Amino acid sequence: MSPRYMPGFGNDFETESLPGALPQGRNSPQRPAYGLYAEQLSGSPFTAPRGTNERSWLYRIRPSVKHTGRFSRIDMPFWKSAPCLDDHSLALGQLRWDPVPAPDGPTNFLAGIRTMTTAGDAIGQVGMAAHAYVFNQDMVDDYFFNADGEMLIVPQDGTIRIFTEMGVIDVEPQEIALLPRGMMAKVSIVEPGRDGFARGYICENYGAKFTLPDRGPIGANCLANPRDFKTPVAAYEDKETPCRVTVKWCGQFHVTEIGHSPLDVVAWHGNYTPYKYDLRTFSPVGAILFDHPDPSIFTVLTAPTEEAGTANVDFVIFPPRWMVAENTFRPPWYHRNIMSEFMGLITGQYDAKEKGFVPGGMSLHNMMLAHGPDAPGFDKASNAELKPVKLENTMAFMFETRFPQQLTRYAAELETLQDDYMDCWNGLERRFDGTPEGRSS
Ligand SMILES: O=C(O)Cc1cc(O)ccc1O
Ligand SMILES: [Fe+2]
Repeated sequence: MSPRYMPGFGNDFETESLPGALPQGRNSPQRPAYGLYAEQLSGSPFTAPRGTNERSWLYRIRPSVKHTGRFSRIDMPFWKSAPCLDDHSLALGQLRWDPVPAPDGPTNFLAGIRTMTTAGDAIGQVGMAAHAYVFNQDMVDDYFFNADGEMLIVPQDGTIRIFTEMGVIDVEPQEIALLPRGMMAKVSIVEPGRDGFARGYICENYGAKFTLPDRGPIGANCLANPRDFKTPVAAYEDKETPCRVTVKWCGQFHVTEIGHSPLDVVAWHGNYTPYKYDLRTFSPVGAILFDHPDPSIFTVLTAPTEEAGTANVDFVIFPPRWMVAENTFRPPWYHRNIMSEFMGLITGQYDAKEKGFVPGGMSLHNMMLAHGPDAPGFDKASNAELKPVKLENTMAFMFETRFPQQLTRYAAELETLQDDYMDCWNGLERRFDGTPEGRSS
């Protein structure tokens, strides 16, 4: 059965899967209906200002203290946390990868997470990590929560189901899902990708929560509209089988065994919730006469820092759109940036790269490292007839952070790292010859 959702971003939602399970007019009655336990989950300090204060009240079969027991440390060799200054020998440079290889044998979502870069400091609650995921096995009696940050999940191939404490989210390529910090969940496959694996990307955000960017002079509409964010209705498992809970906490992993499912929330209300969003509902705003705006115009979600306008991480997309600018070099300009750009391609082709950036692939253009269109892309855009053109069949994204991104050893040694990426700019010849026209290429 398809999950059901409620529209809105950051609303005060309420939902119950049994009639009367949700107390009205109070949070903590002496004896909640159905013998449920009342519990608060806080996503912000109790005293956060009203605009950023987030908490939900959960009414559950057992309180969460029963969902963990004694912990033992385990190793998750591919999931790294910042700071992770791995000593590997790769020199500084612009980097690009083909999709990560599928693992051998059955692998679930947690074991299928491969960290590509880390930035900031997970314990200091600043920065982020960029991961790829590739898995082929459902989490059945396996559950997890991540205390280190929220997880923005970007499927690239295959549809996955995220069964969270607060309800079920199905998410397919061109949609994203957000799992809040600390929220219990398990992940399974609804429809595998082309090679039998579910694939995608994750931004693990250690900092302040993702929120909608202000629109400034754009006004009250366009970009990501709040009603297109969908939060699941309450759903629960009532299951008494041996279960395993994995916890990511300060960059370390711990497991605990319990005798029942921790996804036992029958009703809830509040504004600290998971959600999904369809990137195809993003209404892009762009240049309608000339020039190429900064990519921030395509920000879907931003995780701010205390410094105004300086994001811990922005989630930016490059969706299908009309290109109409006159007398303009229409693809991204050549540039260097104080922020660090990790990119992925969900489908199609990206307009700055004619070749080599493939769906499921990744690129990293780190702090102040120059980049821009490859030579064939430059040639094409410099000579194109500038009639209105629709960029179709494309969906790229960027995790852009104020912190330099450190490569993991896994990423540096990955067999799909393209050692010839920098050659994509080889054909950019000198065109200056002292005449106003320049040398034509
Ligand atoms: O580097 C990239 O391809 C991402 C990007 C796109 C764009 O349109 C402007 C700047 C930018 O960093
Ligand atoms: Fe860039």
